[in-house]
Order: sequence, then structure tokens, then C-alpha cells
Amino acid sequence: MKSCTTMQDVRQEIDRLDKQLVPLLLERLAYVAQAGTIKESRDTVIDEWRIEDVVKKVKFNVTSGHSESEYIEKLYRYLITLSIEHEFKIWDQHNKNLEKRL
Ligand SMILES: C=C(O[C@@H]1C=C(C(=O)O)C=C[C@H]1O)C(=O)O
Repeated sequence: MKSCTTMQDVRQEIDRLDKQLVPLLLERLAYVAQAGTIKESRDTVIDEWRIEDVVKKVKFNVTSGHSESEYIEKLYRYLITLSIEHEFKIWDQHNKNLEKRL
């Protein structure tokens, strides 16, 4: 990691990372959308077991302190909440289309 001495440096690095993060987040969301077309029951869109599994795995990759681990947990819980919102929209749309075809 680069050590910065000016705010311009800091913001340049944050902008650089955001450029990498956004496509990755969108790729993750596209997989979540696929889950919305694979799951047969609306009741399985929220899978508490899997939520805890994801949070546990991402926290395992945090080698720095407690504060950073807490940051990742909060971020992921919020990310998953947004993912679930999106998955419900996809599930509803997909299953409305399936109904129409019957
Ligand atoms: C994608 C899934 O659906 C939801 C979204 C999750 C996620 O964003 O990682 C995790 C659990 C689910 O409630 C899944 O069940 O794996």
C-alpha cells in the first residue's frame, strides 16, 4: 500500500480502488440475480445460514484489527441486505414471467 502525504494522493488512491471495486460489486450482484432465477421458492431468497456463512468467510480474511473486522461485517451485512432486495425483484419478475407462460 502506498503511503500518502497529501489529500490529493489519498483521493487518487481511493478513486483508483473504486474503479476496481464497482465492476466487482456489479459482477457479484449479477450472480445474486441468477440466484433469483434459480431459487424455486420465494421463502428461500433470504437464507440465514448462507448470510452467516458469507459473513464468517469474509471476516476470516481480515488480518488487521477488531475495528477493521467490524467494518467488514457491517459492510457485508448491508451489502447482503441490498442484494436480497435486488434478488426479490428478480425472483418476482422471473416468476411472473413463468406464470404468464403457463
Ligand atoms: C445469493 C443468495 O441469496 C441471498 C444473498 C446473499 C449474498 O448476497 O451473498 C446471501 C444469502 C441470501 O439470502 C444465496 O442464498 O446464496
